Amino acid sequence: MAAIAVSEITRVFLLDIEGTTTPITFVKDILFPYIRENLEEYLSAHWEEDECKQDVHLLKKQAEEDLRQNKACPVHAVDQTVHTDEEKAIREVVDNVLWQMAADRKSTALKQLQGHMWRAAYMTGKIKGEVYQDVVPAIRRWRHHGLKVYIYSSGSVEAQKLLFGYSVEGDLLDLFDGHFDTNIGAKVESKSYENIAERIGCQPEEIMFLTDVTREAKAAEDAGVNVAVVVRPGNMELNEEERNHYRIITSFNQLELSGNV
Ligand SMILES: CSCCC(=O)C(=O)COP(=O)(O)O
Ligand SMILES: [Mg+2]
Repeated sequence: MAAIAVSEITRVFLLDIEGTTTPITFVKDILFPYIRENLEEYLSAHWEEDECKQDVHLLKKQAEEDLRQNKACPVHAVDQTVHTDEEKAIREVVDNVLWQMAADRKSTALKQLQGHMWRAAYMTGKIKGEVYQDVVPAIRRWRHHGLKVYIYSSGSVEAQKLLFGYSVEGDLLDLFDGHFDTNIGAKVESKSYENIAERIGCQPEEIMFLTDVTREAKAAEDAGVNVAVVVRPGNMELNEEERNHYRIITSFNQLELSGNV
């Protein structure tokens, strides 16, 4: 397990979740099936509540945007106001959400609804957030050295806080200085990393971003952020060019600090 030197100017670790702190299988085999299995019942139970109305409104806006961009989705779907038949309207939202999930879309609208649905599952102990065993000790070490640690995930900030707040290792929220989701911008866009640096109050070069997705790594790199690509069991395979280009780790323990902060 080769050590990777973390640049001396690094002040901040920015961490992806799925495939980096947390197994992809937790998201694909536990979180996402929970949504598919409970979606219709959840919408029926909460349809008249403000939070649910806002979620449906956001989905409708996203569907309109998809229509403008000619994406082949069930877009006629999610207008709460034009349907008198509530069951039909709910069915159409279900179709839209399932379509987005089948395409593994990271839209803010989808992620917001998912976060709200997972809340009850975490709070009742039905679901506990999984975290790789090297993650918590490494973050504690970094914090001990005075580094700041932030999360940047496509999952909504609320969903992130649930995952770490109700984790298999207990409440881990104290480990983080803050959370970012796609409200700051998409993870595959360079500008998002500039926005994050500005929000934290540091230079992009002072951030080290850990992710399993090379499109995200490239966007961060283009913004001047340091990156390492995380290879975990079940993550997407890297091609030869990616393996040659990126610093690669299989565990956070490989990251070696020297003289940081
Ligand atoms: C943190 S909530 C569950 C994960 C999720 O919905 C997701 O899209 C994960 O994306 P990431 O950016 O963490 O790879
Ligand atoms: Mg990821």
